[in-house]
Amino acid sequence: SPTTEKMSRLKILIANPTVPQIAYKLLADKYEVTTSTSHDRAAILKDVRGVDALFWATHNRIDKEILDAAGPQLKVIGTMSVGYNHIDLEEVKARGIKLSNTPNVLNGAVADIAMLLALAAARRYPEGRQHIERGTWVKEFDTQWMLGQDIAGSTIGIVGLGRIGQTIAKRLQGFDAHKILYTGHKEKPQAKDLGYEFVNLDELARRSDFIFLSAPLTNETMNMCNEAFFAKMKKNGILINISRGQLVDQDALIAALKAGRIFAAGLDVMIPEPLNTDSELLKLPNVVLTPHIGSATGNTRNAMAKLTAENILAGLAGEELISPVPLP
Ligand SMILES: O=C(O)[C@H](O)CO
Repeated sequence: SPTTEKMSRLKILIANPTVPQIAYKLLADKYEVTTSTSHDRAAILKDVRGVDALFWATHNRIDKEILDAAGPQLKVIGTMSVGYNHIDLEEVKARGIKLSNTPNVLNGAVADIAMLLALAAARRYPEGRQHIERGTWVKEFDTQWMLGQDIAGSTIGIVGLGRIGQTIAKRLQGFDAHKILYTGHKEKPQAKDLGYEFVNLDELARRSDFIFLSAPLTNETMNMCNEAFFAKMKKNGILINISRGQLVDQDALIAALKAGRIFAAGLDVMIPEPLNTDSELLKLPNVVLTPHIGSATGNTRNAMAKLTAENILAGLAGEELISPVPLP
């Protein structure tokens, strides 16, 4: 039919050769799909010319340069990530392009990494492992050796009680946390029902034993954990960041950890990524690091790829996106 013929001429670029196969299958069924040879910016700039839809799966910026290289026919962009701070939303909006992200499908995997970091930081995992490796494991039963912190009975502070923040809170309740505080734009009725307390950032810093950062990176959240914030935290306080490194003034965090101002930190995100191998963060025994792998499980990455492809299909068909990014 003429419709099929027209559809089949629309082009899609999958701008990363490592994207799960399911995405290619879904898209190539209806459209002409190219996969870029690499997810380097230079390769994408070449491959993106003339495409109608763009499947994005890198932390490279989507900006005027990329959009210009693609051309005015570009209609839909799907980013295979929940975060979209790497995208110039104003440029996207000005061109009438539809944009989707991948909320919800990664909540569990990211909340799991948050728990891994919280438990490892609270129980001094890097330090304990070092003692084993270095032969400094205290042989006698010293009742005061390697003491950590309990989650049970603790006060939790969640910065950004969105989809991921709520999933973290649920897991912490399973660990018998005593109280859940949260901060954000406004109080959430469903959180009130669960007994979570809405507080401002200062109060959250002062009262929490564990602080989880699960807010997106925006102008408002950039550097929100700075020297003043760490000065307010409890001495036994633990900071967990699964969002974006830029929420934290990393030098101020390092200073607070070194001075024993706070107990520990667990970071899945940091500055820069990849982290410099000579970073101070790697030298501190009270820092747990994972290399931005919050959503890195097979099932979750498949679900993210599928959702991105489905959004692109909806967008190209002129339908509502399943998970649109709100444009400014
Ligand atoms: O935003 C996300 O989904 C993760 O950080 C991976 O990009």
